[in-house]
Amino acid sequence: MPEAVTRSVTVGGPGLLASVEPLLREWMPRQRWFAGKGRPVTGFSLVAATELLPVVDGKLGLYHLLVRAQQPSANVSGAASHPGDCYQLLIGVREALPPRLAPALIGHVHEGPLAGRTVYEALYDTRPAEVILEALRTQARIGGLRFERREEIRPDLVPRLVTAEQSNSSVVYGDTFILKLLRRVVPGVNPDLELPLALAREGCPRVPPPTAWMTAQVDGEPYVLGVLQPFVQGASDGWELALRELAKGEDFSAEARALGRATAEVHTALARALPTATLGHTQMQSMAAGMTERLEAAAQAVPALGPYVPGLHSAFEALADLAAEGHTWTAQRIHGDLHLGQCLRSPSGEWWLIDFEGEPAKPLAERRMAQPVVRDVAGMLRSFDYAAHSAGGPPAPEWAAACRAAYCTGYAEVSGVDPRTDPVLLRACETDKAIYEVVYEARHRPDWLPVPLSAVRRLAGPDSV
Ligand SMILES: Nc1ncnc2c1ncn2[C@@H]1O[C@H](COP(=O)(O)OP(=O)(O)O)[C@@H](O)[C@H]1O
Ligand SMILES: O=P(O)(O)O[C@H]1O[C@H](CO)[C@@H](O[C@H]2O[C@H](CO)[C@@H](O)[C@H](O)[C@H]2O)[C@H](O)[C@H]1O
Repeated sequence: MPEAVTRSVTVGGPGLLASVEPLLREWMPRQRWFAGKGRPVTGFSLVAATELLPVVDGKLGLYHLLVRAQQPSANVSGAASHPGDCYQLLIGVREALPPRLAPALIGHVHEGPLAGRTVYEALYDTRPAEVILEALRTQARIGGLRFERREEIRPDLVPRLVTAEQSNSSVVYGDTFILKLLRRVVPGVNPDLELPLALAREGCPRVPPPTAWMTAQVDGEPYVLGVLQPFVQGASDGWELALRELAKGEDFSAEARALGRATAEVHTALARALPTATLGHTQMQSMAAGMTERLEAAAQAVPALGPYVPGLHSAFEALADLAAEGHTWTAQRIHGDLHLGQCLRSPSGEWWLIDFEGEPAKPLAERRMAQPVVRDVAGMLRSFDYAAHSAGGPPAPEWAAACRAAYCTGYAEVSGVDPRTDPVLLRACETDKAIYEVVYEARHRPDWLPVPLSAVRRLAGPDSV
C-alpha cells in the first residue's frame, strides 16, 4: 500500500523510523494504549513523519510520527489483508535524558543518523508539550498537521502529563486546559471531537466544549489526533467517588440519581443536535445478530465464558423476538462507552461527561451510528456493579442495586422515559456490555476478569452453569 510521508526529512522521516524501530518494537506493546496486545509486532511502517524541532547541536529534537504496527494475525478472518493499527507518537531525541525524564525513556539508538542519541516519549517533557500548545494557539500548519481553535488560548500555561491509566495520553496546561492526544488513530470523523462540538453548539453544560484540536491529512484522509478542552479543576471522577463512598459504607444513590439526570441532559441535547432514527424489525434483528456475533467471538477469545454462552444468547434472542413482533425503538447519537470513570464531579457538585470516543475497539462507522440510548444507560448500570465488586471488601449487591435504581429514576426525571420500561433491550445491552468487558479485561487487566464474569453469571441466568 503506498503511504505518504508528510515531510520526509533525513532524520525525522524513514531515517528516524529505521533507527528507532527496534526500540519501538520492544516499547510500544508495553504501553497501556497499545491496542494489539498479545499479538506479535513484526514491524512498523511509517504513515507520516513531521519534524517539529530539528536535532541541532545536540539539543532537543522533536518528531511527530504516525506509524502502523504490523501484526499479521490482527484479523483472524482476513489475516493477510489487515493493514495493522496506526498509532500517534511524539518522539523526543536528546543526547541523554535528565533523571526527571527517566520514565519517558524509549531507548538508546545504536545505528543510523541518530546513533548515540536517546529517544523518549516527548509528552513527559515540558518543551514538546509547549510546542503543541503553541501550535494550537497560533492555528499552525506544520507539514500535514493542522491545528485549529474555537477560543483564545493564553500563551504561558505550564504543561504536565496526566499519569493516570487511560487509553490515550493527556496533558494538563496550567490547570486551565487538558489536551487528549489520541493514540490509536483512524481516518474519518472522530466522535470525541464531533459530539462535544455538537453539544457545545446546543449549549449543553454537561460536557466540556472543545477549545482547539489537531488533525492530519494523510493520503487525502483526515485523522483527528487530539482535542484541547477546558480542565475541570479539582474534579473527582465518578469511579473514585463511588469507591470512596463504598469503602465508608455510604450510600451513593443521590449521586447516581444526579448522574442519571446528567446523562439524560446529554442525550436530549444530542437528539436535538444530530439526526435520530426509528429502528424497526430489520435494524433490531441486525443489532441482536451483532451482539450474538460478539458473544461468539468473545467465547473464542476468553474460554471462561464458555459455560454461560447459551444463557447469554437468550438475552439477544429475546430482543430479536421482540423486534419480530413489530416493536420499534428510537435511536440517536450516544456516548458509546459510558461508565463512572467518564463522569467528573466538580467541587461545586456538578457532573460532567467526557470521552465520547465510544468503545475504542469498534470500527468508527459503528461508533457513529444512531443507537438506542439504553446502551449508555446499560454502561452506567454495569459500572455501579463494577464498583460493588471492586472496592476491596465483599461484593455489595444492595449498594449497586440502589445506585442502579436511582440512576434510572434521575434519567427518567429529565428525559421523561424510564429505561426500566424496556427490560428486554436493557438486558440485551447490559449483556453485550458485560461481554465487551470480559474481553477488555482479559486483554488489558486480567486480574479484573472476575468482575465482569460475575455479571455474566448473573445475566446468563441460573440454568446456564
Ligand atoms: N475536561 C477535563 N477536566 C478534568 N479532567 C479531565 C478532563 N477530561 C479528562 N480528564 C481526566 O483525564 C482522564 C482521561 O481522559 P479520557 O478522555 O477518559 O481519556 P481516555 O480516552 O484516554 O481514557 C479522565 O479520567 C479524567 O481524569
Ligand atoms: O475509559 P476508557 O475509554 O479507557 O474505557 C476502557 O477502560 C475502562 C477501564 O479503565 C473500561 O471500564 C471498565 O472498568 C471501569 C473501572 O475501571 C468500570 O467503571 C466500567 O464500568 C468498566 O466497563 C471500559 O470498559 C473500557 O472501554
